[in-house]
Amino acid sequence: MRITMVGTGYVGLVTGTCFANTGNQVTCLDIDQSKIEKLNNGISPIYEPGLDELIGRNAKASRLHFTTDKSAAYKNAEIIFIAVGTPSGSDGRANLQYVLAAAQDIGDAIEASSDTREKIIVVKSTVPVGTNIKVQQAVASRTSKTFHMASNPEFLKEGAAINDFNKPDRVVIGAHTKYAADKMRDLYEPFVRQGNPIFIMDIPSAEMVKYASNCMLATKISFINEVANLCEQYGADISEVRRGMCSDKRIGNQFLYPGLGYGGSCFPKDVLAMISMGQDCGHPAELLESVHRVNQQQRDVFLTKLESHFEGADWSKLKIAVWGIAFKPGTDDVREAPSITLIQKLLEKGATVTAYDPVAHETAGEVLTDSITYANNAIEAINDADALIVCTDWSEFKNPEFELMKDKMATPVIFDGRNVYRRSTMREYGFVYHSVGRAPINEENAAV
Ligand SMILES: NC(=O)c1ccc[n+]([C@@H]2O[C@H](COP(=O)([O-])OP(=O)(O)OC[C@H]3O[C@@H](n4cnc5c(N)ncnc54)[C@H](O)[C@@H]3O)[C@@H](O)[C@H]2O)c1
Ligand SMILES: O=c1ccn([C@@H]2O[C@H](COP(=O)(O)OP(=O)(O)O[C@H]3O[C@H](CO)[C@@H](O)[C@H](O)[C@H]3O)[C@@H](O)[C@H]2O)c(=O)[nH]1
Repeated sequence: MRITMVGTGYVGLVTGTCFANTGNQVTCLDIDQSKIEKLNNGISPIYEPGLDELIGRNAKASRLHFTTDKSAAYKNAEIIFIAVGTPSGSDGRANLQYVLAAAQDIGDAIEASSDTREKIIVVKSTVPVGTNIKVQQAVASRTSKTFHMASNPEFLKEGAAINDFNKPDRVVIGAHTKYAADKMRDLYEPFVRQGNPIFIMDIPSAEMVKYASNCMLATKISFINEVANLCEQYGADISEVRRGMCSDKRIGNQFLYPGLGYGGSCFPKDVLAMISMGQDCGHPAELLESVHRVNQQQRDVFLTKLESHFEGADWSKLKIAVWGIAFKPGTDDVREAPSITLIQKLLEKGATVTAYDPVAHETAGEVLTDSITYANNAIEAINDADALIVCTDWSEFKNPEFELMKDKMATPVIFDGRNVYRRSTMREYGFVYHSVGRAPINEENAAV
């Protein structure tokens, strides 16, 4: 099939490349000239494990193309995917300006094209229920030719995007014509060979599946963070509580790791968008309002631990090391990363911050305008540090040389925002240790 992918970001690039890899002719279109230039020079603009190699292989086989030329991109497309961003507006509502601008471009291209094949316009971006109708209207305002609409929300996770796309738990397709449903089913057939389902449903339901799924996962995270905070107050250990809870199959063990709260480009904005959907129809989403609030507070809860530890200290003399800037391991994405909020607060207090992330220094530099130092490796970052904060649970932070760390640091203090380390190990090596939902190890209880 001939596919055009509009938007070459984390979703569009992975999706387009994986469709090319099953033999389709894919053109990825973006308005960002620098992204397309990089891609045409064989460089991926994002870090995603395995993506560079897959792009290279499919581009070489002339199945995957990158362009900023709209008319060329749309000319012969049978299926046009809209995969542009839908960031939160200032009121929390999903900002649809990029989706609707793309829809108008598509309408113009369909009108100008002499290609008589029927076209399907698929909204892959995460959009509030009712958006497909707005897209349909925006396209129809530019062309009198007929076209089909479909909704096809995406569930991939950054850092595991290729595997998630190639082996999805499910594919969700919203379509109102048999032509669109059949074509979309054919397109996804190679990805559901292991019996994973394709669900074909009405468009509003497909749009809602995406928000409901992300909000459910975000709810689990806020729930476990709330329990973790209570554990600290009552002397329980969230790691033990988690083990005890999660062995109940009805509860399960995924997305119940406590930490600094969820970040990234999806959960925060999608929870806000769902809250707005509730407000707009007069049914406030009270549970989700709490999920959001708990998530925002979680970073402050952690910062309070630092403030208590350094109470009375002169912050301008403190050197703080940060391990991990990306919002999760396996990606260079720092959108809504808890590390960014924490670093900004430390800088406001006057501390000197040295950070290390395996891949996210460049993306962090675009957001953190205040000066921090980026270290070349994890050990360099902690040199002479008064404390280390672990913000992202990258594998390389899991088994560091603790003896060496103690030698390098000015004082052996770790604030572990991801519960990466065992308390017993921290006690063995003599660290002052603060984590999430577990009692701290400090001077008073170090020998217990
Ligand atoms: N990032 C994820 O893991 C993920 C997963 C599932 C769903 N989603 C959803 O997918 C959508 C895209 O997310 P993303 O993270 O890939 O966004 P992104 O910001 O990484 O990429 C969006 C791209 O669209 C381009 N663009 C904007 N307007 C355009 C236009 N008119 N024509 C061509 N290109 C245009 C931008 O230049 C940018 O490169 C969002 O709705 C998001 O919620 C994201
Ligand atoms: O037990 C957990 C699991 C995750 N997180 C945090 O939650 C955030 C999101 O993590 P994850 O879901 O792994 O990453 P995303 O790439 O944002 O993926 C989510 O958002 C995408 C965009 O909508 C969806 O497609 C995916 O299905 C959905 O998992 C990160 O900050 C994680 O650190 C926790 O704090 N505890």
